[in-house]
Amino acid sequence: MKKITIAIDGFSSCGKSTMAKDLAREVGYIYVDTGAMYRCVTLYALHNGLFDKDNNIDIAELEKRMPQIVLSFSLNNTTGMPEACLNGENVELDIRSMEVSKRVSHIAALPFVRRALVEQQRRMGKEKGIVMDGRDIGTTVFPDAELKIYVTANARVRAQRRYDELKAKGIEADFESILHNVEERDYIDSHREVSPLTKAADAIELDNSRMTLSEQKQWLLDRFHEATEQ
Ligand SMILES: Nc1ncnc2c1ncn2[C@@H]1O[C@H](COP(=O)(O)OP(=O)(O)O)[C@@H](O)[C@H]1O
Ligand SMILES: Nc1ccn([C@@H]2O[C@H](COP(=O)(O)OP(=O)(O)O)[C@@H](O)[C@H]2O)c(=O)n1
Repeated sequence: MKKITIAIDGFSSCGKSTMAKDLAREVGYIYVDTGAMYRCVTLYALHNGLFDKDNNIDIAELEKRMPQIVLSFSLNNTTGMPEACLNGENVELDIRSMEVSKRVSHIAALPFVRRALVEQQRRMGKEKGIVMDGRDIGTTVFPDAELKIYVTANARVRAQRRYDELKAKGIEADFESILHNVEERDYIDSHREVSPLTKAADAIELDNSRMTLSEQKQWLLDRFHEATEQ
């Protein structure tokens, strides 16, 4: 069967990566979490003192250092899922912290950061057979993707899902701060100048507020079969 490119975009914490991972596993495609890449650059900036005490970014220094920021994914043999590495170090857990979540949308709005990461993402998807999730995959990274999904869900539902996830991982979490962060990121991501989050004209929209994990998995699998049978 011919391999296609699948782009899954949408708001923060609505289940994009869960759906993308489930589908990739089911159909034997590569899965790429592009949010993890923006989170890694943010973690690098945090670890290297590129934010001042008011959270302003040293943009000139970050731009100079971009070529030194090497992002990769390594396979977790237990889960079978790729985990984010920053300059060779596995940072999968660190990049999910609120410290990173609070700053990532500001980093992701910088044009030189987007240019560098989009280039890497296009390289990763060159052979097709890929499920990539993010904010600009169907609009900018792969505008010709054969299957594009745009996911939404009620903000409180999304914040609750993220809260439950952080708790389960043993990461300190507070529902109101998560809700605030989810809404703030949605706003910044949808209003930035370069590749703002928006539904591609040919994307299929899914509101999964009231869907179970298995219902949304099946829904996506059905869309995949429709797209590959054409
Ligand atoms: N339909 C659903 N019902 C309940 N929880 C869900 C559903 N979809 C995803 N989740 C959970 O919500 C959290 C956020 O999902 P995730 O896939 O990381 O979102 P995104 O990639 O959009 O940020 C995860 O803990 C995931 O297990
Ligand atoms: N393709 C992408 C993916 C993420 N991002 C940025 O990276 C942030 C983190 O993405 P994410 O997918 O990990 O976010 P969650 O919804 O999983 O919390 C987003 O809020 C965006 O600011 C982006 O700008 N473009």
